[in-house]
Amino acid sequence: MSTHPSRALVADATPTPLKDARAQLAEAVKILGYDDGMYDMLATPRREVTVSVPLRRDDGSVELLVGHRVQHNMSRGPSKGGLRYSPTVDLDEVRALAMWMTWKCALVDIPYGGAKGGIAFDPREYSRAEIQRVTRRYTSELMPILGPTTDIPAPDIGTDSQVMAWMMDTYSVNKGFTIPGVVTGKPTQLGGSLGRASATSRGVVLVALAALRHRGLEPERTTAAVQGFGKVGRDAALFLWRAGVKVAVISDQYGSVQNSFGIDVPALERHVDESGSVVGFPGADDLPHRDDLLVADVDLLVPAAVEGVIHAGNAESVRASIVVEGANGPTTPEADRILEDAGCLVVPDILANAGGVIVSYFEWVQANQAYWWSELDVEARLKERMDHAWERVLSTAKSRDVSLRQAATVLAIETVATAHLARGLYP
Ligand SMILES: NC(=O)C1=CN([C@@H]2O[C@H](COP(=O)(O)OP(=O)(O)OC[C@H]3O[C@@H](n4cnc5c(N)ncnc54)[C@H](OP(=O)(O)O)[C@@H]3O)[C@@H](O)[C@H]2O)C=CC1
Ligand SMILES: O=C(O)CCC(=O)C(=O)O
Repeated sequence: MSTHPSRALVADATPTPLKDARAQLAEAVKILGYDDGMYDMLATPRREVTVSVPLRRDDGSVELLVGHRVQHNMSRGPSKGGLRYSPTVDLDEVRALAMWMTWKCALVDIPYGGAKGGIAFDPREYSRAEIQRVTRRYTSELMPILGPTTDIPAPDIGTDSQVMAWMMDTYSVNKGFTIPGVVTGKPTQLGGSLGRASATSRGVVLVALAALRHRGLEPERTTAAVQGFGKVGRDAALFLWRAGVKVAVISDQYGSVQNSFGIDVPALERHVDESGSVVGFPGADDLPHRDDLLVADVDLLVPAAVEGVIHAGNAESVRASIVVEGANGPTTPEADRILEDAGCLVVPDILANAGGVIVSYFEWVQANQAYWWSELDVEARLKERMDHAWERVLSTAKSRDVSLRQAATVLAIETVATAHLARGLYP
């Protein structure tokens, strides 16, 4: 038995996003009958860059931040994936997120590999000017590996369209001309796509409604809990509310609020815009503990915050019969098994939250052609791809008698492996 480091990680029991990602890969490689060499190749990023990001703070002091960019795979096209600003960022987390990007792009058949980036700091503790300086320095450090045909960042936790605008500007100024295709999720004035800001949430809710139909549940008779009220969770809650679902529990980093008759989501949005948190919303009760949301008595649970929140220690207490993963990696492999045994349908991240990268792809296509689509066009094309991906994963799960996650991962990995074989990289 080879002692390749990627396999040693799977053997160690403490969950981390990278171990979870590699365990999912190992399971899919086994189902597909691929050998250890293929596993090692797919478990290992093609390129990783760690950079120092010195920051002059507004008070004149200097602080040294650390950033990463991991390009997991480029067999099907340029690597693609978000940029995260969060204190939890480390190289292993970025590696896991980059691998999931490869599978996601392959599953929904967009011509990209996977990448992810991150800087370990909490942007809420820094001024806008400081965040701009961090972003520009990070982009300058990564100039040699970024580009519209090589690696294309987008927003993730703690970043937004403004951060993308600074990245695009820094990259373009260095190259000497404007290159909108180097990032996606930009402001529309700079070539961002209509519909990108809400695309991930729109995709999450399209598959959530498909999953409800699959289980014979009508939206108007369904209750939901949404974890996270950021770029993904907020619009996911809003679109569920618009579809008639009673969104009974919503959380952010500071706590959870509950109203069993259904939260008025637009009113909660106004409260968050004024106060900065869902906590203290007059139209709901604050729950004693933030993570009570995960075990709330609802039909549908949408984790849309961070990794590893549904784990071996709480999965048995999850009462939802459908989990739709808005976040990347919210469910550990142990929790997956517990939920499956309990009859809970888990719609995996690489399918459920693919709407964001699908519309990023549309944005890149529009930027490259310098021709802009209407919002209706973007939404119709997004729906077509999400519906198709859902049907394909569902029918593969049935024909192979596996979970939706296994089906999605198998389909994605087969697509990536086939690309490698066709290129002759792995004869
Ligand atoms: N943005 C995108 O297009 C895509 C994002 N994703 C994934 O979706 C997830 C969310 O990303 P995004 O919405 O962009 O990030 P944001 O930074 O916009 O929002 C994150 C949200 O999660 C909340 N949060 C953080 N930790 C917890 C916790 N432990 N419990 C409850 N809430 C928590 C934050 O609270 P607070 O508001 O208090 O800070 C915030 O509301 C990530 O896993 C990301 O990788 C996946 C595909 C695309
Ligand atoms: O839009 C993109 O390119 C990537 C979004 C992202 O980071 C993700 O899907 O996890």
